[in-house]
Order: sequence, then structure tokens, then C-alpha cells
Amino acid sequence: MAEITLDIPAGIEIEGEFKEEYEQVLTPAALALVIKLSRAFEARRQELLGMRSARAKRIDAGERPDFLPETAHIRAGDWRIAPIPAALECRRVEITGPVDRKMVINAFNSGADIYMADFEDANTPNWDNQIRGQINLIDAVRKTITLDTNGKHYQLNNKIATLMVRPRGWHLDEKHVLVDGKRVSGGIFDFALFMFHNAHELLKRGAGPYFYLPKMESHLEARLWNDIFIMTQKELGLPQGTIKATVLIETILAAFEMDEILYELREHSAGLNAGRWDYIFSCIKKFRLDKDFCLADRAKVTMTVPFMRSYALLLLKTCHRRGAHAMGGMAALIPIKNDPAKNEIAMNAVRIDKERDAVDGYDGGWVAHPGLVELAMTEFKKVLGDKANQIEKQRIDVTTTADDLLNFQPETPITEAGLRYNINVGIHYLGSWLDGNGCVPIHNLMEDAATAEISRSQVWQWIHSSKGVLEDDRKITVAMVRAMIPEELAKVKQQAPNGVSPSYERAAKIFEEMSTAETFAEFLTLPLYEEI
Ligand SMILES: CC(=O)SCCNC(=O)CCNC(=O)[C@H](O)C(C)(C)COP(=O)(O)OP(=O)(O)OC[C@H]1O[C@@H](n2cnc3c(N)ncnc32)[C@H](O)[C@@H]1OP(=O)(O)O
Ligand SMILES: O=CC(=O)O
Ligand SMILES: [Mg+2]
Repeated sequence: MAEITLDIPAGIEIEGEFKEEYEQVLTPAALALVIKLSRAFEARRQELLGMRSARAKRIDAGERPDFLPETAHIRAGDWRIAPIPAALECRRVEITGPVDRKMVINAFNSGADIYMADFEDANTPNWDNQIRGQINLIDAVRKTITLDTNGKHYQLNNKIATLMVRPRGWHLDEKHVLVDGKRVSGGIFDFALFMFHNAHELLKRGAGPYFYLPKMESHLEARLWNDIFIMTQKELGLPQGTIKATVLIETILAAFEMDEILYELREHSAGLNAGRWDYIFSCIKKFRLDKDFCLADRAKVTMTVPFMRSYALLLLKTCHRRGAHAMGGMAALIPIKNDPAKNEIAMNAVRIDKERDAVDGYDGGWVAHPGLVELAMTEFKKVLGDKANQIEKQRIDVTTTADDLLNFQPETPITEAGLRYNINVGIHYLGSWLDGNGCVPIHNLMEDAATAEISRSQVWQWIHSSKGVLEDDRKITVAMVRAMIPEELAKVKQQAPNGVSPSYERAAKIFEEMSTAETFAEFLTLPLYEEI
């Protein structure tokens, strides 16, 4: 590995490989911001992660989450978030995708109102992806990004989507960068580099630095981001309130603190998003030891089952009451090539999903693929007409209670096909992730870190729960899962037209370890990260 030859400020060590083009990202001044934010906030990040573990232990011991008594005044109070900048008023369709150069260009050109560049669920956070992703965004913000590949030239159109960026969640470190000898937060690293290089340029161009914030579990975690925003704005000479962020409500605990999260970020808020896939994963994770909890096959846990419906409606009601955008999540379906009949079914499912969100009152929603933008746009336009959003639509009829949020149905069916599906997807996704691709089409669905977590955690839960019983009354066991893993690995290999890399053997091993271990690993990506 070549040594970093950059002039780097004292206190920071870069352990990642050096490539000449990285120099434009890892400048001394940008790294100084990483140091400043890390020194100011790393202890609090660790404290909050400690609080997550302590809370998880209490839930394991039987505590049920509820709305917080100490913040009742915030929920009852009559406040609204600060006005939303013009560039973020209209968000009917948001396309998301990893920060790969070609996909960045395609996403900006897709016709969506917003493009969320993803350093998180859709991305393997290897060193090259992280730094190259920053380079791609620097070039895109300045509209100089181009690419020539496979005989095709890529460049930005005149009219492009507004950029939002999703840095990594609080649980992830950036292991290639140490500040005072300790790994920095992945989220702070991604955020600081993006802010340093692009905030002023974005403002010059009529937009601003806008973010999506993932996987938070409490309003105190949102407060940490808010404090980071305040310090960064001061450091970079930006007016306070310039940064705007949409928080993904994608953990069951955050669902009890939606008002509080908006309140913490009220000067910097751009609403909430119903991050449905991580939300399902979070429910399984938090209640995995509850003898009464057990969800049916992954495919049965849709947006219309009781706990998901309650969560979606509460998010909508909460946002609009506070003058904030309520953003719908991702329908994981993608266009199906070479099978028009199946494709029509998939497109219709996306249409129904977006129609439901739009009619409910959502202001927009996510798509995973450019081929879905027009379809989703049509559904939102049918409801919104010429309006940029429908924030004025108040859902006072919604009366979601704690019990509604915790009404985990359906419990059946759990099928052998569903179990095998989870194993198959888990191995395939892990293999791809290890090879550097954090978002893949599997069985005609978009699979990313959040969807794969559902597969992995369901297998663990079905083994460990007395309710983990197949329709034909066979109990799901370690031995059953162990026997299926090589069979599903063989199918994954067969399904890959050009074969698979050795990573897939490793992936099968890791999947086996994680799904059969006595202790549940907090996140799939934590042990995986140590492998890359
Ligand atoms: C739970 C959550 O967090 S959801 C958010 C995270 N997930 C995502 O962001 C999903 C992103 N989507 C993707 O990565 C891809 O769409 C996949 C992996 C699901 C499917 O990828 P593929 O099978 O390669 O798609 P396909 O071959 O149909 O792509 C056709 C074209 O669309 C482009 N494309 C596909 N998806 C995207 C996207 N999300 N953004 C930009 N371009 C895209 C491809 O680059 C390709 O471009 P080209 O014709 O210029 O070569
Ligand atoms: O990030 C989105 C999700 O659904 O998870
Ligand atoms: Mg997510």
C-alpha cells in the first residue's frame, strides 16, 4: 500500500490507500474540519451508542417503548419548523442510489425532483467508494462531471435533480481515518468532507447543503446532528440554518420521538421520511427476544399491515402539523427486463404504493431506478396537481397509539420458500457487498443493507423464537438453516451469468455465523466492515 503523501494536519492519521485523485478531497483544510468535529462530538456519539445498548438491554428484559413523558410539552406545543428553502419545496419523486460515477449522472438526469446520493444503505463503505463518491459529488455540484464508458458519453442535462446526501449512520466508523488515535465517525467524515467542498458552491447555485440522516433511535441523536450543523456552519462562515436535513424514521424507537426529532432540528429540518425497510429490521431486532413477537415471511410485511400503516400515518400527521415534508419510502421493485408480464405486475405494485402515499397526504416518495420516476411522478401529480407539496393537508383524523405501533402482524405464514428466500438473498447481498457493491437486483427486487438486514434477522429470529415454525409445523432450527445454506449458495452461483467471486463463499460462512449465533449482531455491516 502506497503511503499518503498529503500534507495532513496534526492529530489525524489516514490509513487508507493513497491515489493521486484523492488529493482534491483529503485537503488539509477539509481534514481540519473532520478533526474539529470529531474532537467536539466523538465522546457524545459514543455516549449515545452506549445509551442505545442500555435501552436495548431494557427492551430485552421486557420494557415496552412508549411516548416519552419528559417531552410531552414538545408534543403538545404549537411550534413549526423553520421555513423550507425554495429548492426543497417540491419533492414529489426522489431517486436514490450509490455514489458510483455513472449512477450519479443518471440519477441527476432522471427527471426526479431530488437525488439522494447514498453513502449508506446502498453503498459498501470501502475507502475507494467513500473518497471517489466525494469526488463524484464535487464534480456534479460544479456540473463538470462526465464519464465515457462502454461507448457511451455521460454528462449532466441542463435541468437536474436537487441534491441531498446521506452520510453513514452513527454506528459506523471510518476505520481508515483516526483522530487522536481513534477511528472517526463515518457519518461525520462523510458530512464534513461534503460540506467543506460543496456548501458554498451549492449556495452560489441557488440550492444548499441538504442531507438525509439515517437510523437514529432518539431525539438526542438528532440533537447531536443539530449541534454538528451549528458548529460546521460557524466554521465555514455559513448563516445558521443553511443546512437542511430530512430524518429517516427507520427505527421503532424513533417512531415514538418524531415530534421531538423535528423539534431538535427545527432550524435545520426538511421533514421526515418513512424508511420502511430499516424500520421493519429495527422491529425484528428490538423485539427478537420477545416470545410474543414473530413476523411472517418478509414478502408479507407490507406497508398495509397494521404496524406499518400506523407508523406511516403517524409520520404524515406529525410532519404536516409542524409544517414539514412527509416523505414516503422506497418500493423495492425495479423494472424487470425481458419479461413484460412480470414487469407490468411490478410497475403496477409501484404505482399502487405511490398512489397510496400521495392520497394519504405524503409530499413525495422514493424510487430506486430511473425507470420508475415518471410512473411515481404521475401518481403524485394526480393528487398534487400544480402544487409543490401538500403540507397544508392536516391528518387530524389519525390517532395512532403506542399499541398501534407495536401491533406486530402478520405472524403467519412462515414458509420454507420464505426461509430459503431470506438465506438466498442474504448470501447474495453479502457477497456483493464484500465485492464493493452495496445495492443489487436480486429476484427482481432492489436489495440493499436495509432489506438484507430483514432477511438476516428473520432467519435468526425464526431459529430462536418458539413461533419460528413453518406452515407444515416444522420448527426452524440451526440444523435446518445450516443444511439450506450450501444449497442456496449453489443457487446463487447458478443464477450469476458470469460466475461469482470467492467473496460469496465467505458471505455464506458469515451468513451462517450471524444467523445461527446465540447473540444477535447489532448490524450486518459491522462485522462485514472488518472484512474489507
Ligand atoms: C432501503 C433503502 O435505503 S432504499 C435506498 C437505497 N437503495 C438505492 O438507492 C437503490 C439504488 N438502485 C440501484 O442501485 C439499482 O437500480 C439496482 C441495483 C437496484 C438495479 O440496478 P441494475 O440492474 O443495474 O439496473 P439497470 O440495469 O436496469 O439500469 C439501467 C440504467 O439505469 C441506471 N440506474 C439504475 N438505477 C439507478 C439509480 N438508482 N440511480 C441512477 N441510475 C440508475 C443504471 O446505471 C443503468 O444506466 P445505463 O443504461 O446508462 O447503463
Ligand atoms: O433507508 C431506507 C429504508 O427503508 O431503510
Ligand atoms: Mg435505511
